[in-house]
Amino acid sequence: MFSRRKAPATQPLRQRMGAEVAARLDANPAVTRADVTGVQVYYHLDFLDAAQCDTLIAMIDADRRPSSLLSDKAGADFRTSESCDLNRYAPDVQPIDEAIAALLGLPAENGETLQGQRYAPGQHFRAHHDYFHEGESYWQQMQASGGQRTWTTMAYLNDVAEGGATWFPQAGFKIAPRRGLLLAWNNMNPDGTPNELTLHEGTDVVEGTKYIVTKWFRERSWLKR
Ligand SMILES: O=C(O)CCC(=O)C(=O)O
Ligand SMILES: [Fe+2]
Repeated sequence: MFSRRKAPATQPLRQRMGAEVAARLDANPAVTRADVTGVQVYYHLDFLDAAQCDTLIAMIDADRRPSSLLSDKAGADFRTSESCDLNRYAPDVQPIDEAIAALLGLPAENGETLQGQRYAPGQHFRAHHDYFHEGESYWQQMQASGGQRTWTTMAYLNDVAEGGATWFPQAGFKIAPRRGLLLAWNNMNPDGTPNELTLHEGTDVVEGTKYIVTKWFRERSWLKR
């Protein structure tokens, strides 16, 4: 006997987050939609000012440790950068944290801890999806902490002399680090299923040091109540 194929689960929450955030960004004159087919990608050229960038860079330098990975399938060369968690209640972080959430119109509590990342020459984050692969062992735990990752926001804190671009090989999009620029993309398709075209890579820094902050938004609250 053939078993009936399970119908794909509809994801009304994720669908709404895709449509509502896109509408909000489309309506913001400071935000531009990137010319990318198949992925919702936006950028804000000067989201962070120089003082905010410098403060975050100093915080990353003070607290950096080797970056970690959720999946145990990748090797040691997959993500070679350094990272740090930026406390959302720290006086220098909270306004930035809240401004990112307000830009997208998402509850700040859906945002994971803002993560600082530093790449020295030769360091990179190989091609990956930010969304959780729902077949992997970590998914149960992620379900309990707000569910799937929907939107990613990433801000570049400095210009990099050479290398360090963020590259979406399947969507055919590449963007070079630029101080203060915030990039935002939806990791989901319009129907709320994970969008494979969001595969992206932090390419090797060749000269200089690259500093960024990343915030991933969950479909529900990430903060424990
Ligand atoms: O460094 C980059 O350009 C990409 C970083 C990234 O993909 C991430 O933080 O999830
Ligand atoms: Fe990523």
